[in-house]
Amino acid sequence: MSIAILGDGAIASYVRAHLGGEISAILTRPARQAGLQAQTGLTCVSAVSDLPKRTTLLIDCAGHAGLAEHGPSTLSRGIDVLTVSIGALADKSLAEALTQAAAQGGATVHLATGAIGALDTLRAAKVGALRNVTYTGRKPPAGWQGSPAEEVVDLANPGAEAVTHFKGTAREAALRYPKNANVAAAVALAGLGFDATQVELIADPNVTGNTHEITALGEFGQMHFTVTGNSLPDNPRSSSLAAMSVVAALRNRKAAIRFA
Ligand SMILES: NC(=O)C1=CN([C@@H]2O[C@H](COP(=O)(O)OP(=O)(O)OC[C@H]3O[C@@H](n4cnc5c(N)ncnc54)[C@H](OP(=O)(O)O)[C@@H]3O)[C@@H](O)[C@H]2O)C=CC1
Ligand SMILES: O=C([O-])CC(=O)C(=O)O
Repeated sequence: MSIAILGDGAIASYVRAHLGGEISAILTRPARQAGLQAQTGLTCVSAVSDLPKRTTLLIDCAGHAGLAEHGPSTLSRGIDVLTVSIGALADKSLAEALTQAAAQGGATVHLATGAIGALDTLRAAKVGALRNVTYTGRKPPAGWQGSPAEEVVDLANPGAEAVTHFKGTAREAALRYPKNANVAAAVALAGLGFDATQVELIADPNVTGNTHEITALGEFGQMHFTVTGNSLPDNPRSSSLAAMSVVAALRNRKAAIRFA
């Protein structure tokens, strides 16, 4: 299996550092290709068609725009995609394009569990009647920089109180907060779907970590899950667990005995 990675930001850097020699190529923007190749010694390309011929997996750590730009052409070439950009699937036309390209190439889109957990519980609970799923995301103000939270909260001078800056469905959250609500999308896809999953997003000056909370109720019983993640040093928006989940997914793919 030869692996390429899309993106060179906080998550991609962590993944490369922890997968050592397993990554053989980087898909990046044309302007960054030469510099990144000199810096990393890896094959750096800016088009899927230029990836090494033996590539079987592309790890997408580039966000929604990166997945939209490169996902369909990767899949139609028969290359699997492992993505953290799960919220991009809230865009129905992109989800359809990825589905068609995957069918054409005989490839699969694998969703990394990302910065949240308990998705296995939701997926199993969905087999029985699942009645109610809510997700609440709470980050320090700096974790919402560059998002629509800026229209509601002065993130540089947030005051003392936590502020809810979004309430709505997982689809709206994923589309409006492409860098912050991928976990909401993951909860939706594991459980009740984008339009029936309720989401609340909060900027809270009293917390230091990124807290993701799920409540669910159904025939299975009830669930309450919380994780407070440390952000990556290079990006206060992104939890280190998101990058760790990519490394874990790769390890799982290679294991003889693994979680389904
Ligand atoms: N599932 C989950 O739980 C989580 C998912 N995420 C998702 O992961 C994404 C990446 O996070 P993070 O690494 O922290 O973000 P960064 O901003 O640190 O890195 C993003 C990287 O992707 C590159 N990139 C963006 N668009 C393209 C493109 N079209 N082609 C090639 N490269 C591209 C950027 O390049 P450049 O600098 O040139 O723009 C940059 O190298 C987030 O935007 C978010 O959508 C994040 C956290 C958790
Ligand atoms: O990393 C996190 O804590 C969550 C995040 O940004 C996302 O879901 O996009």
